[in-house]
Amino acid sequence: AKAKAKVTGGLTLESVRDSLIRQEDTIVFSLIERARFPANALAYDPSYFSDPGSCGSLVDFAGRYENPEESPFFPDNLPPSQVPPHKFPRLLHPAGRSVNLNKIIWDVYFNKLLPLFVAPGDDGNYASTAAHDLECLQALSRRIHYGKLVAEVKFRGERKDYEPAIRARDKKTLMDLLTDQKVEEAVKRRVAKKAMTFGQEVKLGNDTVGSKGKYKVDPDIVSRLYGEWVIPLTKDVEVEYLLRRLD
Ligand SMILES: C=C(O[C@@H]1C=C(C(=O)O)C=C[C@H]1O)C(=O)O
Repeated sequence: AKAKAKVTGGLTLESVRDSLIRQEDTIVFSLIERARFPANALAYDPSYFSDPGSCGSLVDFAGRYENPEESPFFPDNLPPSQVPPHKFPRLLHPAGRSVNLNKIIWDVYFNKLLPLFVAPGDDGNYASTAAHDLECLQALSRRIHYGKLVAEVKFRGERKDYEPAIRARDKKTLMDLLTDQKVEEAVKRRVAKKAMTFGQEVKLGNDTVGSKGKYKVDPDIVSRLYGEWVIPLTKDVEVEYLLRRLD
């Protein structure tokens, strides 16, 4: 697929990608913050945090009122918004706005990602652990659902190519059209570099001994999280959005 920065209602593929690049900082920092704590499996154990009148584990409970504005993890229990709506959703096609992969993101985060970047063990710090998990989840969710905006820009720029594939419900062709392998490779390399930069021990003077190769979160793991889950899920959001684009 072409990666031309066509102007579409003031939006360009370039400006959307700039936002994704900036969001990498938030994601890498949130992973670093969570990695300060070990696995703390009890934080996710519903029987350990049984509270009469509530159900679910600490993260389920916390997630119920610490809702992200963008794509809620618990859409049925949303408190009223305290802030005026962000202008981002108005750029989207109405039928595609509701695409929400948070159930999958939630499962992938706890079952696949988390075990890769936290140490095993338990330090009892369950409330902080759950709070940092939610920060990671919200940052990841925002990034992945940004795929809607990416898809909208691509659709407007290459409508002739996308329309037949959307009408044919042809996910494979849509996936091929929206995929840009070179950009994906650059993303994976850049997040690894950010993990090295943000996650290094910063020392004063010329005391550099022992800091080499020791990062707060493993750069290769961060790259892998992106390559295996974050990017594929972003593309799933793009495809789901496009399938609704002509509704
Ligand atoms: C988000 C985009 O669409 C796809 C997904 C990418 C990603 O998740 O980083 C990168 C390139 C594309 O394959 C994009 O083109 O920028």
